[in-house]
Amino acid sequence: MTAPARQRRRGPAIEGAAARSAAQHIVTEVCERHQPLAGVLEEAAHGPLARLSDRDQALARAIGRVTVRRRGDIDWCLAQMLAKPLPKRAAEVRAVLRVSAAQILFMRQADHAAVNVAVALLKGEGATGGFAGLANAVLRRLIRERDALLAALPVEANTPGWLWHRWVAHYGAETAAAIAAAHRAEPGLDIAFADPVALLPEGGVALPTGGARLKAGAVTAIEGYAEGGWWVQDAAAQLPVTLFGNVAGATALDMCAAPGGKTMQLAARGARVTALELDADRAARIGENLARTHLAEHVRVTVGDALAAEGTYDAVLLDAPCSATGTMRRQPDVAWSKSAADIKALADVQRDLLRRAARCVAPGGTLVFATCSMEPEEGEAHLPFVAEALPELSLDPVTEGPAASFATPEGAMRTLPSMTIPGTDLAGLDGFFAARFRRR
Ligand SMILES: C[S@@+](CC[C@H](N)C(=O)[O-])C[C@H]1O[C@@H](n2cnc3c(N)ncnc32)[C@H](O)[C@@H]1O
Repeated sequence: MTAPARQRRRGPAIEGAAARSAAQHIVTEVCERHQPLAGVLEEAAHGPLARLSDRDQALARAIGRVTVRRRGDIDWCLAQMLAKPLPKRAAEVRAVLRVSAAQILFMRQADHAAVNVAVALLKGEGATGGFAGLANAVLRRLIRERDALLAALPVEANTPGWLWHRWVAHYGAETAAAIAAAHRAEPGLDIAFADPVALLPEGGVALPTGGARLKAGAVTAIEGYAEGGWWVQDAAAQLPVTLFGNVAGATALDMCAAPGGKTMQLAARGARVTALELDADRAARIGENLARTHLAEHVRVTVGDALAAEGTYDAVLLDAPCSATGTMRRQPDVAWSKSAADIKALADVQRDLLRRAARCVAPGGTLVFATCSMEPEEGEAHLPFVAEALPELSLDPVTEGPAASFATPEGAMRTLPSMTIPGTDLAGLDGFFAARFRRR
């Protein structure tokens, strides 16, 4: 990843320019070059962000995250200001406008700094200079008309049309609107504990899964992280493992294991776990996480293809690769990087993995299938497939434990970002599907 071009050519002269320029770089990588936000932020820490003060780094990250989170809303507002869309090749101009609009519309800070930096970034050498006047006019109008624009913002503006129409068809217009609204908010920080009787960190709220929700912040600075007392895991992602019930002493296969959140849950509950992962780099992350949480002695990490998984186990977890549309609160770029064709292809892979998973469950053992997707093809639609193609498995309806609050009429579990966590006033959790099967 290279440093932002403009920043290389001239040093920043306006206060906050370096942070805003770094944010523009993050947004270009994600929105124009289709790189995942989490990876771009990680790489930028060793690139454009490394040259900034801590304060500017935090500002650049915040602007980058807000811009990606509100990309659809920003583009809708900008479209009201532009007589015609920017040419496709004007990637740098688009990134500058999006980053500046994010600050003006959603961060309510230093409006004029946002405009001045945008104009300075576009002006001068290079092909973007001709757009500086346009940017100046558009952004100043955005400041003037901000309140009216935000009041008129359609609920679906922040969701790509194809996803919006799917959610309306499957969940109804009201729930689709609530999901879209939940995606606009920055999520809290959910954690799971290595020690089941761990104390709640200060300011945390207990989750029904045994984990906790904290205020979002720098993870590594929160008490107990360095000691390996907990790991970050969304409240919904903590539910599938609870479907196994008591796994103390059981053999468990986690077929698609990285980065290891559910492997750690199984190990912390006393299972002897084989953690299988196709991607060697991601498998290494499981090892790091297990070492930090002192759970490594309960787990054998193996790099390999789950489609060729061998052996039989008391508990098999298939947390399958999926479109991840349920994680859009945490990974807002997912909305724009996936297509309907991806969902179809992933659902096919999930069925192949289910076939293999069924072979790995010992007679009387349990298979839990899960996806962090809101798309029915990657969840509910697998139930009739299993009933027909895998008669050795019988659905074991979700009736007890923390997942029971999210039970579906068919006996599976479904969470959505628009839901509230029962027993708490905590709003929002990832969209997850899970189903439990017993092997005859
Ligand atoms: C949804 S993520 C798993 C998350 C993990 N269970 C956790 O809780 O941290 C899916 C994982 O499956 C891996 N994967 C994809 N295809 C696979 C395959 N054929 N065999 C094994 N792992 C696979 C991906 O690399 C990815 O790490």
